[in-house]
Amino acid sequence: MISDLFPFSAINLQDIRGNHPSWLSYVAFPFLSYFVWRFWSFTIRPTLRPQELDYLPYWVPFVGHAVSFFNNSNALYARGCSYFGNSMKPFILYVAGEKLAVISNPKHVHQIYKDTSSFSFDPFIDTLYSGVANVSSEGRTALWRSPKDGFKSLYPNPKQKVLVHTCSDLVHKQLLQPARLHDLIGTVLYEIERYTRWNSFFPSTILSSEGDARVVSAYRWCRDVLVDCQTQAFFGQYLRDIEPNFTTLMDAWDDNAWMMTYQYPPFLAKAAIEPRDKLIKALKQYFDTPVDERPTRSTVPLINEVEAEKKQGGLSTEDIARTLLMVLWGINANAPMLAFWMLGNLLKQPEVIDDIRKEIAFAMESIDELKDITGPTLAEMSKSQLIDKCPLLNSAFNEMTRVVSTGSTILEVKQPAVIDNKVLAKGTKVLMPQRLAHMSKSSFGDNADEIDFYRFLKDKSLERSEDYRPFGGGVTLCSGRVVGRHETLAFIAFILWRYDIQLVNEGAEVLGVKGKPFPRLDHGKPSLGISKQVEGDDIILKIAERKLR
Ligand code: HEM
Repeated sequence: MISDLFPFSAINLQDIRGNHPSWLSYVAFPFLSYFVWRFWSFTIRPTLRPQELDYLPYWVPFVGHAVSFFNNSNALYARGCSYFGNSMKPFILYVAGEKLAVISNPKHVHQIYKDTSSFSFDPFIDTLYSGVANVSSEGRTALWRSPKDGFKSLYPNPKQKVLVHTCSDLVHKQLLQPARLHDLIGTVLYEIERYTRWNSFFPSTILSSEGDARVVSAYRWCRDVLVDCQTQAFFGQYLRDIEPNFTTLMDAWDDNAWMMTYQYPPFLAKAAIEPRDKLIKALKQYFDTPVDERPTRSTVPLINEVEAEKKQGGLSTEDIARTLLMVLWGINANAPMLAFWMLGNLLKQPEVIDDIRKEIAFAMESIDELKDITGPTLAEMSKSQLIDKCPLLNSAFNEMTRVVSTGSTILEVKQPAVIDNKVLAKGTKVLMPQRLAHMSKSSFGDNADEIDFYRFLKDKSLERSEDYRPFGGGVTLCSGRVVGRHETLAFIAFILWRYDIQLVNEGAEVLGVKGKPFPRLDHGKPSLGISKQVEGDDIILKIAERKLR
């Protein structure tokens, strides 16, 4: 019966004598139902005691399912917002049968970040380890054991933390404790300084060369230098010796990892599984070699400490390799992409590059004059000059993070919590996307959708805006935000200082390499923060050494 399919529609309207109503009722009934629903949902219900959050009319779950076809939080969010006119009200979507509360109002986001007893990131760490890294079930049990289950940390553990959390404390110690952070910055910058020299380019960066000119892929330049230098800083040369293609494998994994997060069957996810398994093999070989027998070691203690803590917690070297790949993926994902977008967009505004070159001249000339370049000197120079005395460079960094951040914080409700007078039920997943907040005209002005590299220079308070959160917040606030800024700024400063760089635009050809259209942000895949470009997009550059004197 057609009326069974449409139980609430006008088709069901028959009076008790079986007479069909007039045509007017067919038109009036849906309208009437709509207004009753609106009156109930938006006028009466909000005045009652907090209800479970559910703002959407009955047809939205169907749309939600259809939209989930795109499998993309940004697309979902954009559609949700177009429905609500971006009302800043939380709303629920159903994605693959799961409830997802989308939160955009900065006040609600702030409230959720602070409420660590109601919202947890742990279910996602677990999903990452099980569904993406494929950690063994014994390994997963070990990762979530607390002292009362028999876990004994190598460090004092008064809060009775589980192994996952004692390891993330070690990450925070490395990335936030001033002395350790200074060492790390020095180690990474030492590598970046070296690998941005003309004679030290990674071969994979160069597409063509002749005489004094080279044509390079901007994407590979940023990736090769920043991923390699950071991995090198954490693991030392030995990992590079085991797997010389570590950077390209990491890139292939990063490009295709979404196949794992969307739980594609293995035969469809080969492009992700193959690089992942090669990386795990290399990491396993690294951890299978006793620390004292590794020919070269890392200069920062983080990896050795996490390795020892995980061994102590009962993890096999294979599971240590699997979990550390996830850490390495997270810490390498954002700085190279940020450098890529920053370089490409700066090249479209050469007058900004001129201003930046003037600003960095003192720091760069001082480094050029050094007889012996060391990590600590570079860390000091970066702090006192690039960070403290180059406001335009920093404004450009902030503006770029504002415009190209497409990540979302995703948490799970541990215990019912009230947001905007609505109850979020236990188990609901909460999604807080960055991009819409970053495009807010009320916070960033009418030209919020344009790139203005001077924006954060003109208004210093923007960096503290509630709508500006390129590093997430709460328990997942990026602990690499300081080192990330140092390494991105140093990379950009070195290459702008050392090279004349020209965009090879679409339609042009230099040294046999064709230019490409400017890359597009990839809204179709999940993002760990800074957006990737649509696969295959790139910025082709012609470079030559600058004549400085
Ligand atoms: C410079 C560009 C960077 C940006 C824009 C960035 C952005 C982010 C964002 C948005 C998150 C939070 C994700 C969420 O809420 O779920 C995050 C988390 C994290 N990031 Fe970054 N990140 C950057 C660089 C780095 C670097 C260089 C490192 C390490 C060397 C790093 C280490 C981490 C870690 C460990 C987390 C997990 C949260 C924590 O426990 O600290 N990030 N990052």
